[in-house]
Parts: sequence; C-alpha cells; structure tokens
Amino acid sequence: MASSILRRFIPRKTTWMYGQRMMSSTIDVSVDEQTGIALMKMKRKPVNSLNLEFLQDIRNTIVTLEQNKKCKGLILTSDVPKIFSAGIDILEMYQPNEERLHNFWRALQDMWLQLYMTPLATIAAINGHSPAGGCLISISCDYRIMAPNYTIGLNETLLGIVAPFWFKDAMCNTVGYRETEIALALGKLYSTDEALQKGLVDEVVTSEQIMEAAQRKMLEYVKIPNMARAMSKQLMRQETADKLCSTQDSDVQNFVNFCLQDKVQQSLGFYLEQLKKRKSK
Ligand SMILES: CCCCC/C=C\C/C=C\C=C\CC(=O)SCCNC(=O)CCNC(=O)[C@H](O)C(C)(C)COP(=O)(O)OP(=O)(O)OC[C@H]1O[C@@H](n2cnc3c(N)ncnc32)[C@H](O)[C@@H]1OP(=O)(O)O
Repeated sequence: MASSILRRFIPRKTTWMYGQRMMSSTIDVSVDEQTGIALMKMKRKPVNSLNLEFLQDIRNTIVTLEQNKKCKGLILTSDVPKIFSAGIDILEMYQPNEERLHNFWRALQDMWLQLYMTPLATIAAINGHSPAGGCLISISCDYRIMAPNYTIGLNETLLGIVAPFWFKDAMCNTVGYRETEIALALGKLYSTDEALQKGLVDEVVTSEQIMEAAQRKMLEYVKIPNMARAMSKQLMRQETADKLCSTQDSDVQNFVNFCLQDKVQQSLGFYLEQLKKRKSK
C-alpha cells in the first residue's frame, strides 16, 4: 500500500536473508512465520546513531519484510544495552562532504516515509535512550512500549539545530500541538514516566518484560484483518507523509544549506565536545 512515490528509490542490498533470518552488520531480523511477527534489532555500536548506510539498511529491511507475504507486524528494538537510538549520527552533519550530506538526508526521508507508512503493524520496544532521530523512529511506529529510567524526545534545539517540519508533524500527531511547541522550543527530553503521562509512549514495562509486552500487543494488531488495519493507518497518516513527499527535494536543499552555515557547524562542534567531556567525567 505504501504509495509508488515511496518506492522510487531502490535500497542498497546489504541485508542477507537466511530462511526466516535476515542479517546485516547493523541489523538483526527474524520472522516468526507462525505468528507473522518480525523482530528487528538495531545493533550499530556504540549508540545506534543513524548514518547513511544504517538508514538504508533499516529501509531495505522494511521493504523486504513488506514483500514477505507471511509477515504482518514488525517489532523494532535495540540490541545495544541502554540505548534505543542516539538519533542522527552527528558526524554526518559535522564538517560534511556536501554530496554525502544530500544523500544522507534523502536516506533519512526515505527511511521515515517507509516506516511511517508501512502497511505492517509496527511496535517500538524502546529499551534505552531515544533522543531526536530515535524519538522519530519511535513515534513513527503504531505503538510504543518503553522501559523505565530512560529519556525520549526531540532535543534538536540543544544542538543548535531545528527539528524538520516532518519530525514536528509526527510529534504533533502523537502528543498534540501545544505539547510539541513546548517540547521543540526547549529540546525537551522526557523521562519514561513523563513520556507516558504526555502520551509520547503508550505503555511502560520493565526492561525484562518489554519483549513479552511487545509480542502480546502485536498479537492484538495482527489479529485485525490486515487490509482494514493498514488502510486505517493510511487514513490517519497519508496527509502527513504527502507533505514531505511533495517537497523532498527542497527539504534536502534546505537541510544542506542550514547545515553548512558556520553558526550551525560551530554549535555541532560544541555539542560533540560536550558529549566527549561528559564521558571523561
Ligand atoms: C530551517 C530549515 C531547517 C531544516 C532542518 C535542519 C536541520 C535538522 C537537522 C537535524 C535533525 C537531527 C535529529 C537528530 O537526531 S540529532 C542527534 C541528537 N542526538 C543526541 O543528542 C544524542 C547525543 N548522545 C547522547 O545523549 C548519549 O550519547 C546517549 C544518551 C545516547 C548515550 O550515552 P552514553 O553515556 O551511553 O554514551 P556516550 O559516551 O555519550 O556515547 C558513546 C559514543 O557515541 C558518541 N555519540 C553519542 N551520540 C551520538 C550521535 N548522535 N552521533 C554521533 N556520535 C554519537 C559519543 O560521542 C561517544 O563517542 P566516543 O567519545 O566514544 O568517540
């Protein structure tokens, strides 16, 4: 059902399939053909940050699962302890090669469109911190379950950058306009409990229980007649996706122009330094 626009770009073939298992260097996927549920574990160490190749791998995996007639649902989680995803790999934006920067943003757009509009039912099992791009992946799923004592949110302003309009739209669709307005301005990272209270996540369970809870909820989703479930998702999301589909080229150009500004480069350099300093404390 994902529109033909979403299929314009053929993803890189870096994911290998062995029976019901698919593997790449950054993703581990298994499909239970009895239940129709796939489990995708992100494993790009140290923090599952999203670089060009990782984004292509994620999208490629979703496309492959969509083509598997037995697969109806996808649970997304992390294989890296305590971190779901640290969001965009800041090194893609800092002192970038301009051509790669274009390709990188395009890959992020394409991954998002694929995930946001996939006819598969999707559940994020958020078993670690989930800032910025990690939060985007989470809110693009149909349902979110989070483990305690982590953080999630669109913290872009803390890096001196701005969340793109489609991050903002996905957030607005999840927690509403006013909460998004506050969250974006302050670069707010919500604790698990706050996220539950604001509706940014749907359920909180312990890290030990999270996979079982995700499986249980997914069984509810895949029991619903597939086409009706997928079409109701399309009904809710198509308008938001179309907004980006119709402006993908200009969005890439805006991002590249924004990123290449001296002020933005300085902010990113400063933020990276802080990350390293924090580590040495
Ligand atoms: C008007 C037009 C507008 C157009 C739009 C313009 C711009 C929009 C642009 C971009 C949108 C961006 C969205 C994003 O996703 S930005 C990324 C935001 N991410 C973060 O802020 C997370 C930062 N990381 C952390 O907070 C912690 O690392 C974390 C809590 C995830 C984990 O902590 P932990 O203590 O376990 O690990 P660390 O020691 O901090 O990290 C290990 C290692 O990894 C490096 N690192 C961490 N995060 C990133 C990252 N996102 N990218 C690259 N590298 C990262 C960290 O520096 C350490 O490296 P090293 O010291 O071991 O070398």
